[in-house]
Amino acid sequence: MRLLMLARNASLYSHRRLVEAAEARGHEIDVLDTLRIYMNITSLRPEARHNGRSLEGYDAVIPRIGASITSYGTAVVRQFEMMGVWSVNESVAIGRSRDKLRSLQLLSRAGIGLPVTAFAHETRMTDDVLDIVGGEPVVIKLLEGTQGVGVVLAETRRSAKSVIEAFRGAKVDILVQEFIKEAGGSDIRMIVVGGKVIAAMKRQGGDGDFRSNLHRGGSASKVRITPEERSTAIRAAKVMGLNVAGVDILRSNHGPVVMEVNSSPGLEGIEETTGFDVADAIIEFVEKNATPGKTKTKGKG
Ligand SMILES: Nc1ncnc2c1ncn2[C@@H]1O[C@H](COP(=O)(O)OP(=O)(O)OP(=O)(O)O)[C@@H](O)[C@H]1O
Ligand SMILES: [Mg+2]
Ligand SMILES: [Mg+2]
Repeated sequence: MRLLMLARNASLYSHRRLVEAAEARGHEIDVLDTLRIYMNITSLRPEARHNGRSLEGYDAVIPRIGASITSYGTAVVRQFEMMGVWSVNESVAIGRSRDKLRSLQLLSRAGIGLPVTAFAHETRMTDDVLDIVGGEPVVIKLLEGTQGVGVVLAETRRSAKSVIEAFRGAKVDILVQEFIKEAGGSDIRMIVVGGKVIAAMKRQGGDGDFRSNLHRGGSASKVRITPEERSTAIRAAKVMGLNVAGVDILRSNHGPVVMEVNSSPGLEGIEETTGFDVADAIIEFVEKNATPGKTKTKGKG
């Protein structure tokens, strides 16, 4: 097959591994910088171009769209969908998963376990917002934070209020969440491919940090997941409409709760920790499922 990976940086571990896996399976794969692709959206014959050349003849697209280019990146994926090219994750699903509020609403609607969460645009009713989630301690998150930056634990009402006010002063919406203390500063990342959990790891925050992000000095280890955790991850990926997803959960007293669902999960930590060839599983899924025009939304989203 002829595959196209959309990625800003071809030399990242995850991207190198996907190229290796595709080539090992006998496919041709190009990696193009998403931002260097431009599109003709005026004609009835949609076209995507790169360096003066029309991007035709691909059997599948593998989007690896970074959070900072979600809007342009999903437009590029949508263009390929309009051209009838199958994408491992569709533009609508990627967009959905990037919006934290939308994701949480969709997951809650499907009855999936979540930390009790409130969100607000302004600070007038902060006491009520804090009461909704059961009062302190609470976790306060910036909606557009990544890698643990903009995730704060507030132990008292006074500190919760000052964090919320500071965030508001910066003109950003905030999300307030019940603190899952019993998770003990760890979370579980499960990789779902085609409706199956293929790998899982436990991440533990470094040095008493309640945040388990590996970028913040956390460490990872193998973990056995429960059937309930497995089905939670599978259902979460399905609700988001993602064929490939990294689902993060916390082990709470009331069962697994989903924190987020990522559409371009990193492969380095999970492959190193589990020894499982995640890249190969993704390419195998592409191989079995890429069919021209077989996209759910056909670029209509
Ligand atoms: N409600 C909570 N209770 C306990 N720990 C939490 C809670 N929310 C987040 N954490 C911890 O903080 C870490 C970072 O939070 P989260 O994943 O929501 O933000 P982020 O990592 O900055 O976002 P992204 O993963 O999109 O980059 C989590 O991995 C988890 O360990
Ligand atoms: Mg996270
Ligand atoms: Mg995320």
